[in-house]
Amino acid sequence: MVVAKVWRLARRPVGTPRLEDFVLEEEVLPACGEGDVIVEAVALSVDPYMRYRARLIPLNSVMFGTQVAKVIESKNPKWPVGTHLVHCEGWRTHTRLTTQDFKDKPLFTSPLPEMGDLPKSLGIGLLGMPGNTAYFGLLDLCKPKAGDTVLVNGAAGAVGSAVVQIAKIKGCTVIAFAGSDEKVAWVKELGADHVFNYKTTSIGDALSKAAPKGINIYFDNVGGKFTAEALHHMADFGCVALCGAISTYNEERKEDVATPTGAFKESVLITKQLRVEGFLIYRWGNRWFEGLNQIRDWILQGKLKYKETVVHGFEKMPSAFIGLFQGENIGKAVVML
Ligand SMILES: NC(=O)C1=CN([C@@H]2O[C@H](COP(=O)(O)OP(=O)(O)OC[C@H]3O[C@@H](n4cnc5c(N)ncnc54)[C@H](OP(=O)(O)O)[C@@H]3O)[C@@H](O)[C@H]2O)C=CC1
Ligand SMILES: CCCCCC(=O)/C=C/[C@@H]1[C@@H](C/C=C\CCCC(=O)O)[C@@H](O)C[C@H]1O
Repeated sequence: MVVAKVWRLARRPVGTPRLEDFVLEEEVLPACGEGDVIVEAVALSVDPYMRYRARLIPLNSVMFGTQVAKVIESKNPKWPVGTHLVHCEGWRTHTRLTTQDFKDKPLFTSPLPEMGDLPKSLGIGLLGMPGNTAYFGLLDLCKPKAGDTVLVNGAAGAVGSAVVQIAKIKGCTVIAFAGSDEKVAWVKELGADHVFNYKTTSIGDALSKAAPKGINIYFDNVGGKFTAEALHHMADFGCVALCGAISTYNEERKEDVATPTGAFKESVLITKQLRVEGFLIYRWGNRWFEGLNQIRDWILQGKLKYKETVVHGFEKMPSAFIGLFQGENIGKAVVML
């Protein structure tokens, strides 16, 4: 019999999530039936979108999320004991996956890419959903050309740090923003041309100096006031890729009402004839391993670097998650068991 530890959403977070919004419980897993496996978590992801999901999932359900896990019991010849996979059954130490799970969620219940000597935790980071978010969000949606000026915020994070580097691989000039001097130093090491601490720098002044001819591509991870300012610095016919808006996730607002920060100014969008496109990475589910294979090649060629902010212990899931909103992570935030 396998007993899983799970984190459930005990209360709807109000503003920034708090530890008391989550409760740790145990769950006895049913034995494997034909085609089932039981997996043990190796590395669990905490991601900003979980704050958005916490508004939607039923109270007391297990928090949504992805993890790298190892098969410890198997009645499925495709998944023998000892193999590793990525699944999206959330904040739990052990999970029983059925053949239906593998059928229903092919994108988020998939084999761990061949890692070689790379850490398996990359399967929830650069060699997983965040990495592909940067890859497809920048290359497919924005189609950068050599010489383009690319603006990226959240630039020391899992997605942002990959966008910085992929934009440099494509010959772009990169303007990056992050929330501490330590992060600024790292993003400079990644090759960004202009890097600013948005907490101590006027965004408008920085962009006027760094992009006097305007920004061709804005890869937005933050939204809100940052975006309200950044739009004024776009070059005509520029592209805005709305990846995320983490500055707004903790705002309390009535559903379907614009956030108080009100990022979008139609007059600017129209007069600059901007293309603004929101996206979710599972748009590219049918090309998942195209992105991951290219990213792995770039890592092995030394063209893509990564950092992980690792905390140890399943009991740390809520604090690691909350830390995202305090900027505690550099690179991908990971909880290792
Ligand atoms: N569209 C899609 O399919 C996907 C979208 N996303 C989105 O991409 C963005 C980045 O995600 P991810 O890389 O996983 O997270 P990160 O690894 O970047 O971690 C979050 C970071 O956001 C920054 N941040 C937190 N609060 C604020 C704030 N109020 N204002 C500005 N910056 C803030 C912090 O860095 P700092 O110190 O710089 O403030 C923090 O470290 C998120 O908006 C996320 O929702 C992610 C995956 C898929
Ligand atoms: C306003 C929320 C923006 C979230 C951006 C982001 O980080 C998306 C991440 C997705 C995530 C799906 C989460 C929310 C999408 C809303 C629709 C839904 O499916 O509930 C997860 O599936 C991995 C990333 O693709």
